[in-house]
Amino acid sequence: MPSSSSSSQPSQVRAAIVGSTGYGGVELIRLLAAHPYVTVASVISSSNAGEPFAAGYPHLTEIRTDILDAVDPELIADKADVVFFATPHGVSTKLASQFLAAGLKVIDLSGDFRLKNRDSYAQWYKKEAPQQDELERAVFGMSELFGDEVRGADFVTNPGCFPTATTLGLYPAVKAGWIDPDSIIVDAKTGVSGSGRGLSMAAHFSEVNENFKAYKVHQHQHTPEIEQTLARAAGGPVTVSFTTHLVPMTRGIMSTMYASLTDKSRTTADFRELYNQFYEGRPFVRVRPEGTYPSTKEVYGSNYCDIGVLVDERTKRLTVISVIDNLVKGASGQAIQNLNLMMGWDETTGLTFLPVYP
Ligand SMILES: NC(=O)C1=CN([C@@H]2O[C@H](COP(=O)(O)OP(=O)(O)OC[C@H]3O[C@@H](n4cnc5c(N)ncnc54)[C@H](OP(=O)(O)O)[C@@H]3O)[C@@H](O)[C@H]2O)C=CC1
Ligand SMILES: CC(=O)N[C@@H](CCC(=O)OP(=O)(O)O)C(=O)O
Repeated sequence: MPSSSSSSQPSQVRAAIVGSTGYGGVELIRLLAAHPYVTVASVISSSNAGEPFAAGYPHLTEIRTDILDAVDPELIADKADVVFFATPHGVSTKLASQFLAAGLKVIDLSGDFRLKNRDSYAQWYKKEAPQQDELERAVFGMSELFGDEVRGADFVTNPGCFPTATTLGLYPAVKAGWIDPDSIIVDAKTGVSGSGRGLSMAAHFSEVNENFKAYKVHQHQHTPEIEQTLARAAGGPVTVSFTTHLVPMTRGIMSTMYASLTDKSRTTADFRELYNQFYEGRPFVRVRPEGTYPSTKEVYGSNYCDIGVLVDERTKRLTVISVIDNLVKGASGQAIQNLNLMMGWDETTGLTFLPVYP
C-alpha cells in the first residue's frame, strides 16, 4: 500500500471499482479523474467482463479506454490498493473480507455493513447480514461526524444518501438536547438516479414524469440507519417518522425535518450559531444565512450538504431543510472524502469542484 506523508507528495493509490458500470461506479470514475493521488486501475463488471468500459458510457469515449475486468479477487488484489464496492446490497457481504485479507482497503457504498445489528439488517434489507466481527470492523463513514474514526481505517461503510442529508441536518440539535428526539418527522425527496441504472417500473419515464409519489412508507431501509446514528447523539434510542418521495429530477435529495423544541425560548439565531459552531472547519457542510434555505440545484454535482435551520415561532417547532446530490455527497463524493481520511490526506482532496448551475 503506498504511504502518505505530510512532508512529501503521496504516491499514487490504485483503485478498483466493483460495480463500475452502475451510477455510483461511473460517478466514482468522474470524480477520481480529478483526484491528484488516485488512479483508477481496474473497472469491474460481473456481467460484461471483456467489453470496453466506454461501450456502456459513450460520454467517456477516448477518456476511459480500458476493458472491464471480471470479479476476480486475486486479479484485483494484484492491480489495486483500494477497492470500492458500488454494488447492490448483498454483494460486499460475500466479497469484502477477501480483499481485506489480501491487504487492500475497502470502501463499501452499499448498505451491507452500515447497520451494526444483524437482526435489524435482516429485517430491513431482507438478506442475511455479514458476520458480527466484520460489521464491527467496518467504520461508519459519515465523514463530518465520525471522521476521527475513519482516519487510518482500512474498511469503511459509506452512509446511505437519505441518511447523509437527514443525519447531518439533525445531529447538532439532537446532540445539544435542543430538540425532542422522539418528535422527529422526516419528509424526504429524491431524484430518480437514486435507484441506480437498472430498469424498473418505478423508474420508468412515464411513471416518474409529471408525478410525485411516496414510496416504501414505514419500510424504508434507511430508517434504522438514521436512528442508529441519531442514537449516538442522543445517548439513547431514537425513533423517527421517515417518508421518502420520488420526484421527476435526475439528481438531488432534500430532507425536510420537523421536531419540537425542548426550550421554547430558543430562536433561529440560536440554532444557526449551534450549527455553525458544530460544522466549523468542515468545508462540505454549509449552514445557510438566517431565514434562508437551500434547493437541490444549489448543490448539484458537488460534495456539499447545505442546511437551513429555522424555528417556527408560532408552533415552537424546528424546521431543518438539508440538501445533497445523492450521487456525490450521498455516495461517491463522500466515499472519496472517506478515502482521503483513511489515507491521511486533506479531506477535500479532489473534491473542491463547484456545483453545476443552472
Ligand atoms: N444511486 C445512488 O444515488 C446511491 C446508491 N447507493 C448504493 O450504492 C450501490 C450502487 O448503486 P448504483 O450505482 O446506484 O446501482 P446501479 O444499479 O446503477 O449499479 C450497480 C452495479 O453493480 C453491478 N453488480 C450487480 N450485481 C453484481 C454482483 N453480483 N457482483 C458484482 N457486481 C454486481 C452491476 O454491474 P455489472 O452487471 O456490470 O456487474 C451494476 O452496474 C447500491 O448498493 C446503492 O444502494 C448509495 C447511495 C446513493
Ligand atoms: C429512488 C430510490 O429508489 N432510491 C433508493 C436509494 C437507495 C440507495 O441509495 O441505496 P442505499 O440504501 O445504499 O443508500 C431508495 O430509496 O431505496
